[in-house]
Amino acid sequence: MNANSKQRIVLKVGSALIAPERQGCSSRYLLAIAQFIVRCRAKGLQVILVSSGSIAAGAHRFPINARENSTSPAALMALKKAMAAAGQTEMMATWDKFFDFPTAQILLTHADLRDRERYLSIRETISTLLDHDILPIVNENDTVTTDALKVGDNDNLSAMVAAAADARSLVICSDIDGLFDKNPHLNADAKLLPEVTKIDASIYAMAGGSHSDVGTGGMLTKIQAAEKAVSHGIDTYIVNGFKEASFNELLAGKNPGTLFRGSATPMLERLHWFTHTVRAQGEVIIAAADELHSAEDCANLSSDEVLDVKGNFSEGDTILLRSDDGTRLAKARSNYSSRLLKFIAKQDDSKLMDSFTHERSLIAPQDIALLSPKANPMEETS
Ligand SMILES: Nc1ncnc2c1ncn2[C@@H]1O[C@H](COP(=O)(O)OP(=O)(O)O)[C@@H](O)[C@H]1O
Ligand SMILES: N[C@@H](CCC(=O)OP(=O)(O)O)C(=O)O
Repeated sequence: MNANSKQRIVLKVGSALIAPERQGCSSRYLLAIAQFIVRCRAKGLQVILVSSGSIAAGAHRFPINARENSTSPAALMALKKAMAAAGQTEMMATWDKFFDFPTAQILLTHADLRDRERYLSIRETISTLLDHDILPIVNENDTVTTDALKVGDNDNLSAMVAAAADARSLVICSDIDGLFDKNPHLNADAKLLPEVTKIDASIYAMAGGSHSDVGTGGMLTKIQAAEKAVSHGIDTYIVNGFKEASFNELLAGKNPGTLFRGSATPMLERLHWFTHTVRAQGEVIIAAADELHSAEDCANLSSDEVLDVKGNFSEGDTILLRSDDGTRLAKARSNYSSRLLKFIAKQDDSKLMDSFTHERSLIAPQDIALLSPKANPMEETS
């Protein structure tokens, strides 16, 4: 990492580092991380911290039998939300006491990030805090989220925040040295990958889930995060946050774990946000998919090319365009609701339909992202 007054770094810290025993927050690992933050700032870097751990930190406020009695997924979710509310203040207070500069809490949901107006507002707030030397500490607002509203894991959240902040680097501090070619907790011969130059299906195939009871997502969500970040030109590291040496090496410009190098040709800001932060609410299956080569082809989609419409969405919602063999083609905004599109798709009279859609194209032209075939197995409509 090079020191440059305008460069920004996002540091993501996993739950196992914050509350290793689920007995409240511990400074055991946080001291080295806090020193790293201080030293980065001394070098002129602007630091944003994405901190997990509110649920792990809040767990000890609830008796063991509250967890044991929460047998249904809904009851467990309600308990976790309460733990997050109790643990968030403890976590913020713990971070705060390491620093002699102010910190600021930012709690986000996916609903905030996918809304363009709110997203731009978040960008502005982060910049204003950094310009005043305040350390933003970001977490998902677990207390208010539902499945439809949440990002779901702080690896992906940290990549969205890094993109929003135009960061140069993203450092994901985990409980393991980096990405191995297979899960090292299950395979003694697993090997560490020092650098990943291309994130494809073979890289996703290496990733297993979390083995700890405090982590969320395991390596899968870290690779998803890296994919988001590198396409924004952000160098992404997965490092072992248990080891103080990881931070010394980063400060010395070395790679202590796995590096995913940021793309030399980053996507434009709005296109990146639309591709990697906004999610699709439905799908439209189209014919003649091989003729779809550009955003303009998508914008000119005609009614007789629509074969099927899946899910319920409203006018202006984001949809995934797929070919009839299931290949992902593009993400786009629909100018029509799913109901109306279904009606259009069923009509045989294409002339009538073309006159119907003449005034307003099926696809809104300003937000169209062509997609590569699916590498990420978890990427679905949501
Ligand atoms: N290929 C892999 N390489 C490294 N770790 C892996 C791999 N597959 C699965 N894992 C698991 O991912 C864990 C790290 O993710 P997670 O438990 O979610 O931690 P965090 O709280 O840091 O996000 C590792 O400890 C390991 O158990
Ligand atoms: N937002 C949650 C953490 C979610 C999460 O991704 O956790 P982790 O895998 O430990 O980074 C919390 O504060 O407990």
